[in-house]
Amino acid sequence: MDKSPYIHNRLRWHSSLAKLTFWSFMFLGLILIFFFRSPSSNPLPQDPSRRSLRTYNWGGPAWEKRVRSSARIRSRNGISVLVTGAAGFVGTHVSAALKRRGDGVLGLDNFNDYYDPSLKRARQALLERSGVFIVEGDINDSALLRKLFEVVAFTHVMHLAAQAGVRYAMENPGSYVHSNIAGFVNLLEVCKSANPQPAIVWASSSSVYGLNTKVPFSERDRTDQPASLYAATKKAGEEIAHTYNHIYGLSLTGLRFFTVYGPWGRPDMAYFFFTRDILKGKSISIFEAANHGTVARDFTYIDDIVKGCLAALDTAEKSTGSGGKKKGPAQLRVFNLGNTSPVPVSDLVSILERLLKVNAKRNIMKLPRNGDVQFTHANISLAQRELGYKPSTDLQTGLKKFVRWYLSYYSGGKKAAG
Ligand SMILES: O=C(O)[C@H]1O[C@H](OP(=O)(O)OP(=O)(O)OC[C@H]2O[C@@H](n3ccc(=O)[nH]c3=O)[C@H](O)[C@@H]2O)[C@H](O)[C@@H](O)[C@@H]1O
Repeated sequence: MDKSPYIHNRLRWHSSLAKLTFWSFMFLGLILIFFFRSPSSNPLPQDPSRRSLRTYNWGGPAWEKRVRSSARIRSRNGISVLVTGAAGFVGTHVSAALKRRGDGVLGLDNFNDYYDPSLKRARQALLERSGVFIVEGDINDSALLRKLFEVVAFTHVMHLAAQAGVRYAMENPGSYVHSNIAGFVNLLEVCKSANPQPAIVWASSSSVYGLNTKVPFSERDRTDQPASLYAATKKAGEEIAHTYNHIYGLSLTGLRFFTVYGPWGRPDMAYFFFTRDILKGKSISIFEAANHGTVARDFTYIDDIVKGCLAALDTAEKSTGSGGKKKGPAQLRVFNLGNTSPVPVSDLVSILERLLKVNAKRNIMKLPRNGDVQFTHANISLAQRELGYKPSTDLQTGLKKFVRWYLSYYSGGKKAAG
């Protein structure tokens, strides 16, 4: 049977329509598969740099009341301080010390799991007992920060929230950029627009001295050869501080901490996990430099650091800008807060052995090329002159206090040291 051209054309048309529909569905299917498998659509990403992007509950009259009450000044000439990273090691000690003096203190912390969050919760409980409320949130959350400044006219910000640790930067570089750079800029953006602008004191690091060999390290020395991304982000912070001081008149003081240790410390630091591993009978790695060179740190006890932080807050001049506009030059400072007596890591281990009454299983290793520098040593004459800073705790005494705390905190195996 002959097909008419009309029927022939219709058949062709139908078959192309079927093909078009088929390929459209295939295409749509591929897009959907791609969309659902793409990491950006995953609400619970595995990348720890995004841990803190989870949402937090804040706001409401009861919450605002707690914020106001925690930040209320209770002494003459007191200050009201927003402490970021308040559930951290230094943050907890500084918050408690400010509260004891009668200053208003409000904490902010994202309680991330870089190390055992239950230790952060225990520090939070400690602060709560002394009347310090820690708001759960991230320094990258502008809406939250603006809200806090709306509720309280903070005179000062003690900015201690950061991604710490030198070696972890090779595992998770994004978290350093997220907290130490993006988070810091976000905080400064909110501070510059606040009215009145607060004075800001923040944690830099001894690691900015990087591969320098001239000792002791002075604030005047070069800081352009960092050995880790961590150090590079702290150095970036110092430059960012300069910019916000220059453009907006924010009063900014950076404190270069030297290997801070003590009770309620950080489990990712060597003195802490050496203690845990020595007690467990596990071997510990002690780094040494080329040709059996000594690796040493200017270990600084937490109470000395707290005194330095409070002195920095007390001597901070007011920011000069308002409503995002600079009115005149403002204070910009950087100080070393160290102990001025470096101790070899192997001596640190010997002290721990004596205090714990257990011999360590020492595994001497070549200093890995993962961000560690061979030694640190602070020149503190500037902090001595301007802040009256005078560290008074030697490593032996400080570790004794740490070990006493450690044994009581982890006593009876009730809590397992991370
Ligand atoms: O001073 C600072 O700015 C820095 O101090 C510490 O960094 P670090 O001095 O490297 O402290 P630890 O990680 O506790 O290391 C202490 C010493 O033990 C050594 N170490 C570390 C780990 C290990 O397994 N074995 C070992 O011998 C390190 O090389 C270093 O000399 C903190 O972790 C940083 O957050 C801080 O910014």
